[in-house]
Amino acid sequence: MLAHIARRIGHFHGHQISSAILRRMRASLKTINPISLQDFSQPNPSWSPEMRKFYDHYNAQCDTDTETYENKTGPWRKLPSYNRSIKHATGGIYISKLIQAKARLFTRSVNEQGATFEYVAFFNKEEKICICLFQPGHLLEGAPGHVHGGAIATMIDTVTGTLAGYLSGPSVTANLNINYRSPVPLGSVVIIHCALDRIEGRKTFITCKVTSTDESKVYTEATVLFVSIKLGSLFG
Ligand SMILES: CCCCCCCCCC(=O)SCCNC(=O)CCNC(=O)[C@H](O)C(C)(C)COP(=O)(O)OP(=O)(O)OC[C@H]1O[C@@H](n2cnc3c(N)ncnc32)[C@H](O)[C@@H]1OP(=O)(O)O
Repeated sequence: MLAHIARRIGHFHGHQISSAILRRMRASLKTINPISLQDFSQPNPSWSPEMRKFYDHYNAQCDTDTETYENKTGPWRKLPSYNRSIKHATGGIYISKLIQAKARLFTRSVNEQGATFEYVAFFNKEEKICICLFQPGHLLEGAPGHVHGGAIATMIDTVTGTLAGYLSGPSVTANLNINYRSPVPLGSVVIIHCALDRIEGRKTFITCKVTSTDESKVYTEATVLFVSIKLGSLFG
């Protein structure tokens, strides 16, 4: 596991990062805390049978075994989900002592399993697409019994942002345009489908659709623009 992390140092989703940030990350290797490597997108008891069924479906088509890290053949890669966004840049290494120690990724800020954002994302590099299985919990209520539009926007931003990161390196959301077509019931399982539309210089345009698991119902559609940045610019 640690060898896997060490290989990733120096890159953000495969993109080179600046030497100053790199120095701080390498220094942080000395403070690796295995507990901080927890991947929050692993199955847990709050997942419904439907969530688990679709997880197993995509996991079986992954290029790497998520438990042993052995190579398999398959078009998908299961993406880990940490509770600090900076950990994605380091492959999970603990550097939160250096940057805003109490900060938590919004979607992973509630510890109670099943209460808020239960999700797992898979990336298909060849097709430049990402899908996410999302089971919204009871603390995400907007309209009675249904998911708050802001929570849906959060997940769209998160998954499209993850895809943009893998395709274009460190990026921030510049424009997020959403059409809510049908309310999403709390506790249901939906699939968030994201695809690259085009890349123009620093701009990465992603399209997104939220559907039922059988894809017969479209809940939400979105287009999102990400603009590439130098990772160091976020640290002043
Ligand atoms: C990995 C773990 C999972 C986490 C994923 C989470 C993803 C979440 C991502 C976020 O939520 S980020 C937080 C929300 N976003 C921000 O806070 C961004 C705030 N805005 C900025 O920082 C700047 O405005 C920005 C970097 C987007 C652009 O500023 P710049 O000065 O670097 O660039 P510039 O203004 O020159 O724009 C570059 C290009 O983008 C275009 N552009 C910028 N903003 C735009 C906009 N809003 N709409 C359309 N086009 C836009 C701009 O026209 C230009 O196009 P051209 O290259 O063709 O000339």
